[in-house]
Parts: sequence; structure tokens; C-alpha cells
Amino acid sequence: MSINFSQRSPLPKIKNLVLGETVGQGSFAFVKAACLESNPETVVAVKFVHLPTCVKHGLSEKDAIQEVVIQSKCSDHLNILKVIDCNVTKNFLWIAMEMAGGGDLFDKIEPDVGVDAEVAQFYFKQLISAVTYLHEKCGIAHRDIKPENILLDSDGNLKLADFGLASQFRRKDGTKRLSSDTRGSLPYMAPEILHSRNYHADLTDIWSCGVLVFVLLTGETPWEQPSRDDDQFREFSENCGNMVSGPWNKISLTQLNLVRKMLQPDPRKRVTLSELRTHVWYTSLVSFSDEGGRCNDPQLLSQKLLSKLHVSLSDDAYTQFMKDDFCLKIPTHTSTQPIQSEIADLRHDSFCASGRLATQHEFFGQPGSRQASNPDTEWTQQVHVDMATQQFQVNSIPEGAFISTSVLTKFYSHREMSSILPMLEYALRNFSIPVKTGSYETFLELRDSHKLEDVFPVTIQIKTMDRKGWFLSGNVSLSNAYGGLVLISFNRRSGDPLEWRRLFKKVSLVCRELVYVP
Ligand SMILES: Nc1ncnc2c1ncn2[C@@H]1O[C@H](COP(=O)(O)OP(=O)(O)OP(=O)(O)O)[C@@H](O)[C@H]1O
Repeated sequence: MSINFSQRSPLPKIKNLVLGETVGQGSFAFVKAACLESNPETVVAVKFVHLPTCVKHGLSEKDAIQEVVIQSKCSDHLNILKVIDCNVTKNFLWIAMEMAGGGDLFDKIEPDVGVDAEVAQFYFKQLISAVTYLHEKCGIAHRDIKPENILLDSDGNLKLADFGLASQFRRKDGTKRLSSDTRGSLPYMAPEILHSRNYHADLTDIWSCGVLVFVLLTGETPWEQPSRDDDQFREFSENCGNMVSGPWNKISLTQLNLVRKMLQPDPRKRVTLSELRTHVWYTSLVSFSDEGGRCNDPQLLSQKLLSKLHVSLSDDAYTQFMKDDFCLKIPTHTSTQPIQSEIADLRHDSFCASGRLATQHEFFGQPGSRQASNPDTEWTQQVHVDMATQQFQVNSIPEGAFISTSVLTKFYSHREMSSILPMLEYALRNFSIPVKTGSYETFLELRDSHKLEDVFPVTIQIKTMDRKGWFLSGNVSLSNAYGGLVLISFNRRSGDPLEWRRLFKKVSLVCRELVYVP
């Protein structure tokens, strides 16, 4: 799905708000930072849902509005993304929400590794707290709990978002309504959704939380779908959940016991939320949070997150990778697959253009940037404390790391565009991602037709199939950043985020000469 909303419809004006940079884009919507006209310190996020695109893909305007109505009803919890205001205009539904300054949770999960166990515990506690509030106070089941629908605030607290599939399972008189539709994302979906005629939607949320904890602890989903056609799920069912091989090996006993109770295929035997809240993983304190479960040491949390995030650019990794993966171009299960009909070329992204890249760090002001007075030291500090840069470092994590406010699938380059573009093009093409040759020449043409400082950002669209055969799309965006560096950012739009990060890591390794490592 290739959408350029800006070319199709101009953005509506929103009273009292000044729109800033684009902070994210999904299949139907994009999100911009905005601040109050009267108080620029107050920053919010505004999501613009493009209604014609929704309708084109079978989602009615009413469905899109219903999502906001439900989310507004349950906005009174620390771990649920707050809706502030919304309205419908000719082409857009806009929703002003609290800004999730820490970006997406999925972006902080290392594929095949997961996150630090204490970080997993912290997010498990916050998620169970949010789901308890949703079920017990609001009578609403989320029905699409997965890392892609979880954002973080700038202190790293979890914010459950995307209520597009949520439904009211408890009636006003307290009785429960059964569900019968097949909704959700297959790897996170409870088996009864596929196999039973009627089921309790709230119980399926507990299953999805179990899969999510599994992903946090291992960096992969336990199966593709909860059906007997899936080898992993069949093995799990045949062994009554007693799994010790593969990714299950990475989980310690206490957590394994917990995950198995949540992944109980019989919903009547599945652990309840109140039982989960008595589990030691829920009751014991996390070193970087207060009694209320809120993060009180974001720096420690960032360091713990970073301790698992690593992109190796070493000679060994490079040689091994070139030998095993890259030049062989083995199709089926080892690499991405082309979608032949679409060949991406380099484009000027007028929508995100803002001259020099205004990053969220600047928008909000981050530790280290406020006090810095010398522009040279300012950019070095910014780049060096950015989690994205630190993931390439082999040694210690420097003091001052902060929860990254934008995607981690990015690197800075100190090289010229004449080196960057051909190398990126070479890497992408060798991962079977169709990109037109001659992107540097295209860049020069674009530069001639724009003012030099206005040519950025330029983007290359990516549409491919991941190694499991699922659609994966997004773009690689090149912007001018601090100190003359070029920021190369891989922005996922749809598909498995773990696969997206795998792709980013491989491209970074192949293009390692481009990557700026302090
Ligand atoms: N409140 C927010 N604060 C900061 N960033 C946000 C916020 N809401 C969304 N984003 C960013 O925008 C991206 C796209 O938003 P979202 O996933 O809601 O769009 P969508 O089109 O509804 O998604 P989908 O493709 O799942 O249907 C998110 O991945 C996230 O990076």
C-alpha cells in the first residue's frame, strides 16, 4: 500500500495547535507532533486518519470514529494512551493525543534476544495494570495486544494504543457478551478465536499478553498462528505446553511458569487477571520504578534496554554474513522476497520536508541539549547519547543515554551522498528489494530542482516479503542532521517489526563503511 496523503488532500487546520514534524506513519494514518499556540511547551501528537484510504480498504468512517470513541472512554490510566480531542473533516479524522515521546515498544526489542528480564517484568506489570483497568473498570477488551500497538512515553512508561479492534464485552447490567468474529493478529491471537463459535474477548487479551511476554523474553513469537497447521503450535499443544527447546529455552523457570499459565489453550483454565496480580513477577518491585509501577529512573531503563540492543559491524560478523547469507541470495526461508511489479526510486519527501531535520529531541529538548551552548559540542552530544548510535558501540554505554524519541532502526553517516546512495542501493537490491539504479544521479536531479537545503528528506520505498512470506513495507529516509551528518532512517509502515529490525541490521552490516560510530 503506497500512500502519500499530502498529495491527495491538504491537512485540516486545528484551532489553537501549531503542527510540527511527522513522528510516525501507519497504513491509514500519519502522526504529527504539535504544540499549543499559547504555550509551545505543551506538546501533543495529532493523528490524521485518511478516511478515503480507510474506505478503500474496507474500513468505514464509522469504524474509524468508533475506535476513538472507545479509546476516549478508557483514557484515565497511566498506561493507556490518552485521547485529548478529535474531529472529522472532509478527508480526515484527526485525533489529538498525548505524545508518546519514547516511540514504539517494538523498536526496542532485539530480534532473537528480547529485552532485559527486568525490563520485561516492568512492561508486564504495566500491561497487566492497563488491561485490568480496561476489563474491570471499562468492560472493554482490547483484542489486538501486540508490540506494534504499544508506545512509550519519554520516561519509558508503557502506553497501550490502537483501539481499532476493541469491543465492549460487558453490558451495562454486568452480564458478559460473547464474541464470534475472527479479529486480531494471528501470532498473538488466542486459539478459541479461530476454533470456537463463541468466545470471551476479555480472556483472549490474557492470551495475547502471554505471547507479548514471550516476545519480550525471547525476541520472537512462539508460532505464526495458534492452529494445528502450525508446527510450533502443534508441538506446544501435543506437549501440553511443556516446551524446553528453541526459544522456550531462553525463558527462566519463574517466567516460564507464568507464560504457560497465560498461554493455556482452554480459556476456562487460563490464568485470570487477579491471579496474575498475585504472581511474584507482578508483586516484586522493579529497580527503576516506584510503588505505583511508574518509571522513576528513565536513564537506568534506557541503559537496560540498550544492554540487549546491538548491531554488530565487526569484521567477523561481516565475513560470516557475506559467506552465509548475502551473496548466496537463497530465496525461500532465509531472506526477504521481492514484489516484482514495484521498483522503488529515490524521491523527495515533500511531506516530511522541513529544511534541516528537526528531530523530536530538538522539539522537546532533551537532557544534554538544553545546556549545551557550543553548536559543535551540541551535535556531538546529541548524536553520542542517541540510543540509535549507541546500539553500534561495542563497549560501555555512555552516561546520559535517554529513551530514544524516534526510531532505533537508523544510523548517522559522515559520508557524502555520492557514497551513501550507491552503497544503500547495492545492499537493498541484494536483499531482493527492487530499487532503481542510479539513485545518486536522481538525487542530483532532485537537488537541481529544489534549493540545496530543501532537497532533504529523500526516501526510497521498501516493499517486500519477509522470510516467513509476510508483507513488509516502509521506507528508508535520508535527512540532513547535526554537524553535516546524514541520518538514514528505516521507517516501518506495515509488517512484522522484528523482521524490519532484522532487515535494518543486515543492511547496516553490508553498509558498515557508512555508519558513523563515535
Ligand atoms: N501518540 C503518539 N505519540 C507519538 N508517536 C505516535 C503516537 N501515535 C502514533 N505514533 C507513531 O505513529 C505510528 C503510526 O501510528 P498508528 O500505528 O496509530 O497508525 P495506523 O495507520 O493506525 O496504524 P496501522 O498501520 O497499525 O493501522 C506509530 O507506529 C508510532 O510510531
